[in-house]
Amino acid sequence: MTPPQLVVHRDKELMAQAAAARLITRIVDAQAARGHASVVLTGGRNGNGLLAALAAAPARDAVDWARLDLWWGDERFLPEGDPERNVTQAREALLDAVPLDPARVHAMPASDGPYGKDVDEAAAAYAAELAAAAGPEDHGRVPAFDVLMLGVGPDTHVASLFPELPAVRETERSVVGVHGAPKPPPVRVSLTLPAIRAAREVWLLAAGEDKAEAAAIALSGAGEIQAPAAGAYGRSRTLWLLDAAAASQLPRALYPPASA
Ligand SMILES: O=C(O)C(O)[C@@H](O)[C@H](O)[C@H](O)COP(=O)(O)O
Repeated sequence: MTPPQLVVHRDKELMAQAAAARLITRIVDAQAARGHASVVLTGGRNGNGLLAALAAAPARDAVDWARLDLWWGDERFLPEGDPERNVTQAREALLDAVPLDPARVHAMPASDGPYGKDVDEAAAAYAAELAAAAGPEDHGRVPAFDVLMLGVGPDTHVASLFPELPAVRETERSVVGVHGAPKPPPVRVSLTLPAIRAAREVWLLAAGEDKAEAAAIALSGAGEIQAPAAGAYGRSRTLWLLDAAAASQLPRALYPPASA
C-alpha cells in the first residue's frame, strides 16, 4: 500500500484548478513516455468541478485528446443520456469540448442498453472490456490506469463502494453491480477495490465541511469495509486533494505539516 500524500488548497475552486493542472501534466507526461494515457473519471461535484476547470484551462490543448482512454470508476444505472448519469455530466463539463476518439471513451453501460435492467450483466460486460484492454505489462485483468480519480462521500464511500455493503468486500471481480446504494440512485455499477488498486496513481478529491469527518476517519487507520476510502490506493501514488474545510478535522500529525 502506498501511504497517502495530502495536498490542501484554500478552497474548492482553487482545488479544482490545481487538480486540473496536475491532471494535464500527468496525461502529457504519460503520452510522452508511452504514446497514450488512461484516466478513470469519477462522478459527483468534485470530479465534475475538476473537469470544468480543465475545460477552462488554456493548457488543456497540451493534451493529445485522441490518445487518451477514459474509463469510469462508477456509474448510476440509468437510461442513456439521463442527466444524472456520470458520463452525461462529464460530457457536459468537458468531453464534448475536446477532440476525443469515441472508441477510447469507455462509458459504463446504461439501463436501456444491451443488458437491459440487468446491472450484474452490465458490470460483467464492463469487466470484460477492461480485461480486453489490459496488456501483459499490466499484470492483471485491469489496465494500470495512469490516474484514477475518486470523489469521497460524507460516509467515506468512493465510487459506488459504500461502507459495509457487499461491493466493498469484493476481492475477485473488477466490476460489480450495486443494489441498494444509500446515495440515489440505488442501482449502480462500480469498480471494486482491487480494480482501483491497479491504477498507478489514485487521487481522492474531497472539498467542503461535510467531507471533514470522512477524510479524518479514512486517513486515521480505519478499515476499508467500514471506510472504503481507506482502501483506495495506487501502485505508485495515493494523493488526497482537499480544500481547507475538508481538511479541518484531520489529526494534527497529518495536517498541517509539522513545520507549519
Ligand atoms: O456517482 C457518484 O455519485 C459517485 O461517483 C460518488 O462516489 C461521488 O464521487 C461521491 O459521492 C462524492 O460526490 P461529491 O463530489 O458530489 O461530493
